[in-house]
This record gives sequence, structure tokens and C-alpha cells, in this order.
Amino acid sequence: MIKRVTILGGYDKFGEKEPVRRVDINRGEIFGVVGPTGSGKSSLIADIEQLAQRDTFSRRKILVNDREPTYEDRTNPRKKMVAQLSQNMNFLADMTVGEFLTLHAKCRGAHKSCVNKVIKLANTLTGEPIKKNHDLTILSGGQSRALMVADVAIISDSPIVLIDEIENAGIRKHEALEVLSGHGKIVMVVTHDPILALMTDKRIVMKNGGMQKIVTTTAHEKELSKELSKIDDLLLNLRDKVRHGEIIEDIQLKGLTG
Ligand SMILES: Nc1ncnc2c1ncn2[C@@H]1O[C@H](COP(=O)(O)OP(=O)(O)OP(=O)(O)O)[C@@H](O)[C@H]1O
Repeated sequence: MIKRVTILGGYDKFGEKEPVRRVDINRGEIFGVVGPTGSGKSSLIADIEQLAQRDTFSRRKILVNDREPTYEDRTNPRKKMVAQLSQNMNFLADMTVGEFLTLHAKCRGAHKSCVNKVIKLANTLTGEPIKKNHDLTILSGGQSRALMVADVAIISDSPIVLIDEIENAGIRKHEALEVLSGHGKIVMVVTHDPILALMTDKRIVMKNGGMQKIVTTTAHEKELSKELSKIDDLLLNLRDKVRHGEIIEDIQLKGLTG
């Protein structure tokens, strides 16, 4: 069982040693990765995805359970420890949702009954219904990502989950992060969104390609994130209503905006 992933620091874009030399992420913890555009967030995630061994441009090293992963750990797809989700992933296969999930469950040695569970869960993350007989290729971006999140949570079951800018994925991001962080996984989420960043336990702050510091989320920040997510849900509902041609009458923002 994977209990801990460790990032040993390397070098930033300018070849300087990055200030944070070691990060330990334990099972069940959610880490955020924040920083301006181009600060190296996706590269940090990519180092973990590849279980880098001082062989990427950042020269970071990743340990699993305090040990170097074996060659087999890094290359055998059946041992896939890391699941990754990003905003621009899409399904290309010409099959129905049901066929794909059945096949995937079979490959991963999961029970067939997972298929309906995944579809049910995915439908809680998107406003547009997903059905078993839908072709994968006709799904919208939001439906595809909702299905991927549910698939990672239930079928893929990789112990490490890396999420890149899920806020732009067109799904209920708060719920998606909750779904993924349940099940005692190690979760890392790259985000520009304060609601998601403040939901995490700790956040790694990136600058110039290097890890600058680690901030522990305070109780106040977690509370704020919950309040902000209510506003977010309101916006999501509003978006669905406007998209479907409804007239908005029952929503008042007085008190919220002063
Ligand atoms: N440690 C590093 N050493 C050398 N180059 C780096 C390092 N980290 C990042 N880079 C390079 O800097 C560029 C920006 O990095 P990256 O895409 O990871 O940033 P980002 O924070 O994810 O950006 P965005 O918010 O726009 O998605 C990339 O071309 C990447 O290859």
C-alpha cells in the first residue's frame, strides 16, 4: 500500500536550487499547487506522474514509501500508481459509455457492477445527463470530465491522483475534489481557483519553476472555502438555467454584495 509520496527538491528555471528541498504527502492528504502562469505547476505534477529520478529538467526525485520506485513501478502499466486528470482530456474511442466502462472495469480487474456506479456518480458532477448508451464521442467536455472523475474514483483506483486545473472542466469542482479525495488517496490539485486551493490541507507555492514554500491551510481558510463554494454552486445553477433559456426571477444577491 502507498502511504507516502516524497518530492525531493531540484532546480528552478534559472538553474538555482529550489527553496523547498523536501515535501512529504501522506495517504488521505490533499495538496494544492498554486502559482502564477508559467511558474512550473504542471511540470511539478508531471515529475510525480513520471516518478522522476533526477532525470527531468527540474532534476527532482520522487520517493514512494520513502524508497526509490523500481523500474517496474515506473514502466509497467498494470502497476499504474498515478491517475491524472486535466481540463483538456477527451475520449476518442468509438464506443458507448457502457461499453467503455465495462472494458475498463475488466482491464482493471474491477467488478462489472462498477459501471452503473460510475455513471451515477458522474451524473452528480454535471448538469447534463450521461446515459449508458451515449456514444463517448458525443459527450460534451463537462460530461467527459465528469465521467473521468467518477472512473478514477471507482474503477482506476490508483493511489495517487493528480488533477490539473479542474476548475475549467465544466463540472462541479468542489464535489469532484471531494469524490477524489475520499477513498484515502494522495491527491494533488493544480489550481488558480481560491475555492479549490483553500479546500486542500497544504499548498505548494511555485515561482520560476521552483517550489518556493509550503503553506498550511488555516481553519479560517477552510471555512471561507465552504462559504465561497455556496456562491459557486449558485453560479453553476444560474448557468444551467440561462443555458436552457429560463428567465431568472427568484435569486436575490442583496446582503451578499452589500
Ligand atoms: N524546474 C524547471 N526547470 C526548467 N524549466 C522549467 C522548470 N519548471 C518549469 N519549466 C518550464 O517552464 C514552462 C512553464 O511551466 P509549466 O507549464 O509547468 O507552468 P504552469 O505553472 O503549469 O503554467 P500555467 O499556469 O500556464 O499552466 C514550461 O515550458 C516548463 O518546461
